[in-house]
Amino acid sequence: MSAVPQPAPAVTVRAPAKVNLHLGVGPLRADGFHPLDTVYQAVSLYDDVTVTDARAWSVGVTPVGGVDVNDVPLDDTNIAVRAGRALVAHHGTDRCARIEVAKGIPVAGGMAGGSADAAATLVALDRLWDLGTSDDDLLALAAGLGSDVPFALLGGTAHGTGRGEVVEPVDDDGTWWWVVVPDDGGLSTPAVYAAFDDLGGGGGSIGAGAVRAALGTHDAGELGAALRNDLEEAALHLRPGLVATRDALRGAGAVTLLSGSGPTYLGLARDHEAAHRVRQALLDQGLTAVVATGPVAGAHVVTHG
Ligand SMILES: C[C@@](CO)(OP(=O)(O)O)[C@H](O)COP(=O)(O)OP(=O)(O)OC[C@H]1O[C@@H](n2ccc(N)nc2=O)[C@H](O)[C@@H]1O
Ligand SMILES: Nc1ncnc2c1ncn2[C@@H]1O[C@H](COP(=O)(O)OP(=O)(O)O)[C@@H](O)[C@H]1O
Repeated sequence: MSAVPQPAPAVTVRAPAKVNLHLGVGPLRADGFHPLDTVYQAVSLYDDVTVTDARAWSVGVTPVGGVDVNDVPLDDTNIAVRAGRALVAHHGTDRCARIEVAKGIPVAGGMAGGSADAAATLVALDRLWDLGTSDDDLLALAAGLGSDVPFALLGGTAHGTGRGEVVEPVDDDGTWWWVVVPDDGGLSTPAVYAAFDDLGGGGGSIGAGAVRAALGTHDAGELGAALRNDLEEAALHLRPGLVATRDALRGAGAVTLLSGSGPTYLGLARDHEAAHRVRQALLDQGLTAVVATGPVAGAHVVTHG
C-alpha cells in the first residue's frame, strides 16, 4: 500500500479590526509617540492569516469583500513577516514560514489591519511550531511591533494607555452596530499625528470615563453622545473630502466617529435594522459601506491541521 501524501501542516488565525470609541491624545513625547487614553473595541471585520513551514520568509495577500490591497507590501517590511521574525528571534530558532493573509480589513484605514495581521501571525506560528509562548511574552512582542498590536491579541473592549500598547479589558456586554465607510486610499498614521501637532493638539484632552460609563447603559444614544476622537480635526484637515462622508452618515441617522487616524468613517446605529438602513442610504449615494458589530474576540485559531 503506497502512502498518501499529506498536506503540509497549516494554522489559520482570525484577527479583528478595531475602532477607538474614545481616542484622547496628549502632547508629543520625547520618543516621537503621543500618550493615549483610548477605549478600543474589536469589530467584525477580519483578516485571516494562514501559516505553513517554509525554507524562507514570504507573504501573500488576497482581498476579501473588495478591499484594496495594492498598498500592502509583500517583502520583509510587511508587519506579518516582522512579527514572524520577532517570534523566532525571541525563541532563538531559525525557522521560516509562508504567511497568507486573507484581508477583509481596509488598508491604512485607521482600523489596525496590519496590527491584526501581526497579532494573528504571532498566535499562528506559536501554534504551528508548538512554541508555548506565554501570554505576557506575546503581549510584549506585540508591543514591540506596533502600539495597536497588543489590543489585536486581546480583542473585546479594552482601555489603552501608554502609547496605546498597555491594554486592560473593559466590561462591555452590549452589542453595538457600526456602519463602516472606507475611503478611497489610506491616510498615513504618522502624518495625521504630525497634523495634530501642527494644529496645536494635545493640550486639553479629556479622559475616557464618559465612554466607559455609556457602555454599561447598552444604549446607542448614550454611547453616541460620549464618542470622541482627538485626531478627527487633523484627519479632516488632511482629507477635507471626508466631511461629505461624515455628513452622509449623519443625514442617514447615524452618530459619526472617525476610525482612529482615518480615513474610514464610522456610523453608530441604534440596532441591526437601523444599521442596515444607514448602509443602504450610503450605497444609494454611491458610497461603499459595510455593517459590523462589536465587541468581538481577539486573535484566535480557526483551523489547525
Ligand atoms: C491612531 C491609532 C489609534 O489606535 O490607530 P490607527 O488609526 O493607526 O489604526 C494608533 O495610535 C496607531 O497605532 P499604530 O498604527 O500601531 O502605530 P505605531 O506603528 O506604533 O506608530 C506609527 C507612528 O504613529 C505615531 N504614533 C503612534 C502611536 C502613538 N501613541 N503616538 C504616535 O505619535 C508615531 O509617529 C509612530 O512612529
Ligand atoms: N500586513 C499588512 N497589512 C496592511 N498594511 C500593512 C501590512 N504590513 C505593512 N503594512 C503597511 O502599513 C500601513 C498601515 O496599514 P494598516 O495597519 O492597514 O492601517 P492603519 O495603521 O491605518 O490602521 C499600510 O499603508 C502598509 O503600507
